[in-house]
Amino acid sequence: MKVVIAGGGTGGHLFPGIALAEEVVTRHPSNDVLFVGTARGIEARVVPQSGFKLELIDVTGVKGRGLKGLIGGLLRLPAAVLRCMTILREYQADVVVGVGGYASFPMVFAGFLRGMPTAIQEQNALPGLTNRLLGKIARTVFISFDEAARFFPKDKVHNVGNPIRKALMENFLRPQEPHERFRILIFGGSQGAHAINVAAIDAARKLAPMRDKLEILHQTGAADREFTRKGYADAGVRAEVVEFIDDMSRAYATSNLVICRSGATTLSELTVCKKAAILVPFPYAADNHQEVNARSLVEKGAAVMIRQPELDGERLASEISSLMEDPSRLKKMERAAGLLGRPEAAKEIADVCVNLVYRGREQGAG
Ligand SMILES: CC(=O)N[C@H]1[C@@H](OP(=O)(O)OP(=O)(O)OC[C@H]2O[C@@H](n3ccc(=O)[nH]c3=O)[C@H](O)[C@@H]2O)O[C@H](CO)[C@@H](O)[C@@H]1O
Repeated sequence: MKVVIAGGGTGGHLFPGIALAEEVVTRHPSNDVLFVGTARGIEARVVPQSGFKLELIDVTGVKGRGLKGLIGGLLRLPAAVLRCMTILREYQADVVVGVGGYASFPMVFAGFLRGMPTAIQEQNALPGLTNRLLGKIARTVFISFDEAARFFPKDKVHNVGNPIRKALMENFLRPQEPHERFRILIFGGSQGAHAINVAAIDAARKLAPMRDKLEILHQTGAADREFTRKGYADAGVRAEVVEFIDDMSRAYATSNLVICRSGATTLSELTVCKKAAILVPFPYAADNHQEVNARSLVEKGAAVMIRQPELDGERLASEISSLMEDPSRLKKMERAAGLLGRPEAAKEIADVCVNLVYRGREQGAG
């Protein structure tokens, strides 16, 4: 089976695609995956690093870019669709899966025009406009939250959860490594979060009396690394500060508490890795979907939410210290998170793709 996985831009769209690709290629030596993305997206770096093939297409977003951006984006679209049709023909793809992000639209549309099996994978509780549109033409829609089902035709929807990368799945099987200090993993989605960085440093100053019991791994994104590193050094709190964490498996495995945004892929990882979390939804995400995502964990007792307007060092430090001092509450949150985990998502999506391909071949033969 030859699978085209289209989309990316940010980690939240790309990493479920990588997880699906890992599942597809381990199933049979003749299986193959081709990623299609854009040069500006995270896929340009991560896909080759992960050992998969990548084709780049020229396409941009149309939403929130002003009139000029809208016209430019729309004008690029026909050429992008034609290019995608050529890629599908030359690669002899059997199925297209769109994971969201700019390349997803022209590729799923091209698959539809070629009459091939197509699917989209929506990570969020509230789907974006592009996936709502693609849901009308794709043969199958994979979702991860019940709330997303109402946006798509009922007979196409499979709620299987977000696929999680293999390294993280292995982490799920691995017992927590014992360590002396309370370890906090702080990250702001795939790009870092300034508001979290600022609040974390302020919280570190307030937590200084507990500094001997504390250890932090903090991903800042490109802009804030130096300022965050200095903030921890001034507060005297032990912290490893990095722009991006390549080994998220280790980062989760070695943490007692996670502080992060509530991007859908992150939340799926927290639940599969059974991690207690303090979630700070990104308030400017389309339709405030990160808060909707976060609520699904908070309502089940798996996480605490701090909305960004209420986020400051004081509040963050108080949530951290209350969790540090209450291991049984932390355990309960971990268990609640674990109950929400969907470790089979990649397998289930691959199964459905196999069915789509065989059904397509039978129809072609019949
Ligand atoms: C601002 C915005 O609209 N963000 C969206 C974007 O977020 P974003 O791309 O930030 O996505 P997520 O938080 O869902 O996922 C981040 C991914 O990056 C990985 N990671 C993160 C940091 C790091 O240093 N290393 C690393 O590998 C995480 O393990 C995870 O796999 O896509 C998500 C999935 O559609 C949406 O839910 C988010 O709302």
